[in-house]
This record gives sequence, structure tokens and C-alpha cells, in this order.
Amino acid sequence: MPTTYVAGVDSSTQATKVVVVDPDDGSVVREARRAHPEGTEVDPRAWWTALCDALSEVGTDDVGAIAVAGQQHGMVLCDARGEPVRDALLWNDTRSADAAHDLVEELGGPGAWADAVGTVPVASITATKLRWTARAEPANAERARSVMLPHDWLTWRLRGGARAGADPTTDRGDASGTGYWSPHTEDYRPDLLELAFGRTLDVPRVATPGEAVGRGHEHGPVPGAVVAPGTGDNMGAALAIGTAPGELIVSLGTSGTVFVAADRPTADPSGLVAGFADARGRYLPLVCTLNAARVLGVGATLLGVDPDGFDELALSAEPGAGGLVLVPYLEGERTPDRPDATGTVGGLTIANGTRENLARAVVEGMLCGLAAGVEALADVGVEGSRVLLIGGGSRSRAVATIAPAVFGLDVEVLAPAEYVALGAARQAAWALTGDEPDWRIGRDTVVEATDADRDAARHVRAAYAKIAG
Ligand SMILES: Nc1ncnc2c1ncn2[C@@H]1O[C@H](COP(=O)(O)OP(=O)(O)O)[C@@H](O)[C@H]1O
Ligand SMILES: O=C(CO)[C@@H](O)[C@H](O)COP(=O)(O)O
Repeated sequence: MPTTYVAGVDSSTQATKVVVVDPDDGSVVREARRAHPEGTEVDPRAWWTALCDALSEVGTDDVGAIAVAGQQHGMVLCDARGEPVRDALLWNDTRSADAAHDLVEELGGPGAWADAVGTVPVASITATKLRWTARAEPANAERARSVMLPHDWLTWRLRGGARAGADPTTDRGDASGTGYWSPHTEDYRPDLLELAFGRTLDVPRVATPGEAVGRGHEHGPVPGAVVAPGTGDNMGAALAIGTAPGELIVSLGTSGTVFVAADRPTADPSGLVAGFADARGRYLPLVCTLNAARVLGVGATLLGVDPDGFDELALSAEPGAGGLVLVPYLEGERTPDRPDATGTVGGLTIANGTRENLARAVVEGMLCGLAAGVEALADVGVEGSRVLLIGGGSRSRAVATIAPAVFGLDVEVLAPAEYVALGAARQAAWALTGDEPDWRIGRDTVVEATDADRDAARHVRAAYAKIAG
């Protein structure tokens, strides 16, 4: 009998990545990738095209199940026919920052939101995008009948969407990033959706972990395949990577995130930790910055080098970059909540003004935002003693080498792989067989933090905090 494979999709900010996996051991047999359009508002149909093209490249005749993990929070607002009424506003679009502040005030402050849904809204959170649309684009708001997240909409399209009479679905992980679904009660908060939008909207049904929500539409890219609920991209990575106690995952993609699956939900009134749910039935406290791998790209462009040249420069400088500091709020920032901020270079002197120090300051500055995230997680009781690095930015030799001297913790760089897509494939196998597979990922390269690293980390973070304010 021919092998039945499963497919996992990561539809994240910069690209769609598809892996076709052998369900017996989780090994990748084929993969493909398609770029997404630039920008913080994107027509969801561009993601659909990217998904169909990538699936067509890998071939789906032998694919028995599929799941999509997607960038979190994006607002896909649909009309009565299920067509987007406007481009999706993405997680890194900051135009709804004022709406976020208004919503926080209206419910009675940050603590009220943390208690209600585990997360204090900032511009990334879907509810704030609904408020912005209701106020700034009343005609679009008027036409809207439903709201979905990127992975919800793509999953629905795989099943044929409105034309096939499919019911939209989501999962608890991605739903927990909307601001109108509570990990504490495992239910929607229609009152909060209405507070944000001024009226109700249809929302996708929250499927159970491992549920088969339907089949691929006969004229779609995976005809007849079992379709799993999918989840948010960080939840997908958490599904793929089995963490031991004390391990925290740090993902350096377009966003920088630090998170780990936890047994209890969190409710952080400081707003630093988002109290998400995971895709298994547990929780996923997470800190997210807007400025990660792309900061490295800007550093390389400024210095006129390619990624390898950039790494070489950064690794030639001493820890602390001679006192040169970069605060990389290049797209504003989410954690801390500074949507209008820009980047700052501080501590520049004649003595430290070298290309090597600038490269090192770029790496250290980007990592300092995540190191602050590790501290914020500790403040809500989620302690970490080792960092597992994943995402495009973890492929930088400089990042991997310098990380222990910023986190002050052991760092394990996971082998380059599409962990989000692998997590989705795992969920697809779960939906296909009824049991979560016991695939193990390879674990190897640990860089142990030395006393010198811990000292350097204290200095680097103190210098950063002085400039960041
Ligand atoms: N060797 C490298 N050095 C620095 N940055 C890298 C390297 N390889 C990939 N990247 C960056 O990683 C990012 C893509 O990472 P990825 O995790 O796929 O992001 P996303 O999931 O947000 O689409 C891009 O900005 C890319 O430039
Ligand atoms: O908003 C968040 C997490 O809350 C981001 O992590 C997005 O989910 C986008 O992820 P990447 O494209 O950077 O992987």
C-alpha cells in the first residue's frame, strides 16, 4: 500500500512554508516555500495563492491530512459571502494603538483585561483592529459579517469556504490572541467583541485539539484530505518542540517571541506577558517583540555586507560593543508598548565607533528585548534556565554565539527546520489517526553560559536599559 503522508503549513508573516512528513517518524519528505507580499496590511488571497502554489510544488496526491499554523492576531474581516472586506491588518500593524488604549480604559484598566482574557490589548491584538475599523472605516465595518484569523480563513478555504457551505473553525491557541476568547473560561467573550466593534460578528467554532474539522474540498489543493484545526504559529512551534522543565523557546522570525507551554493560565496586568492558550489543552505565556530577524538585515545593509559578513563583524567585537548600544524599535515596539518609537543608537564615542561594534550592538540590542521577555516570564512564575533558539534569525552564527552573553543562560540552537510547519504536520497526523504522534526532534548544539557570559549579560542589559529608558 502506498504511504500516506501528512502536510504541515506555516503561513507566517514573510512566507508560506509547507512540509510533507512521514507520519511514522516525523521525517520531512518534501518541502516548498513561497514569499508573501511586504507590508502590515495584506490581501488574504495572496496567502491563499502562496499556499496553493507551495502545495502544488510539493504535490498532494499522497497527503492524507493537513493543518495550517498561521501568524497570530491578523484581522480577516469577511462579508456575507466570506470574501475579505479589506486587506487583513497584521499583528505588526500599529495603527490601532489608540484603539487599544481606549479599550483598556473602557473595561476598567489593564488588570480587567488580564483577568478577562489573559492578555492586555496592544495594537497587535485582533480586538483593537476591529475597534480601529469600526471607527475609521464605517463602510467596511458595515459590510462585515464575520471575523477570522489568518489560519482560520486558510483552513476554511481548504474545505471550500462559503461556496461549499463549510463552517469556519479555529483552535484555542490562535483564538486566545483575539482579545475576545478567554483561556480562563475556554469560551468566547461576545461582550468584548461587541465592546470593540460596536456589534456582534460571526466567529469560527473553536475545534478541540486533534479534531478532524472536515475534508479538503474536491476542487481545492488537497482534495479529500483530513483537515485539522490548525493553530497560531507560535503554538505550532510549541507543538513541534518537546521542552524539558526550565527550557524556554525563543523564536527569531519577523517577530521575536519567548514562550513555553505551561500548566496554568497567566494574567499579567503589566501587559508584558500575553496569557495565550496552546494547541494541546495547556497554556502558552508569551512575550512578543516587533523587531527581530529583520533588524539583523538592516544592520547588514547599513554595514554593506551579506549575512556572513555581518556575523564576522559582530563576532570580532567584544561583549558590550565598547559601550555602543542599539535599541532596535525599527517598527515601533509591542513589548514594551511603544507603537510610535523608532530605533536609537546610544553611547557612541570616537573610541567605540567601529563597524564591528555596530554589528555587535545590533545583535545585542535585538536579543536584549527577548532577554527582558525572559525576565517578564519569570515575574509571572514561568522560570527559564535554558533558551532554545529557532526561527530565521537563529541561523545567524553571531546570534547563536552571542546569545549566552545576553540571556546569561545556556542556549541551544535547534537545527534549522520549519518548526511551525512541523507542529502543524504533527497536528494533522493527530487528526488523521486520533492520537498525537510521538515524533522527537533532534536536539544537539548547546552553548553553555560561562561566568564571563553571565557578567557580560548583566552589563549589556544594564547599558541597554539606560538607553531604552
Ligand atoms: N543567516 C541569517 N542571518 C540573519 N537573518 C537571517 C538568516 N537567515 C534568515 N534570516 C532572516 O530570518 C527571517 C525569516 O525568518 P522566519 O522565521 O522564516 O520568519 P517568519 O516566520 O516571520 O516569516 C528573514 O528576515 C531573514 O532575513
Ligand atoms: O504576534 C505574534 C505573537 O503574539 C507573532 O509572533 C506573529 O504570530 C507572527 O509571527 P512570525 O511571522 O514572526 O513567526
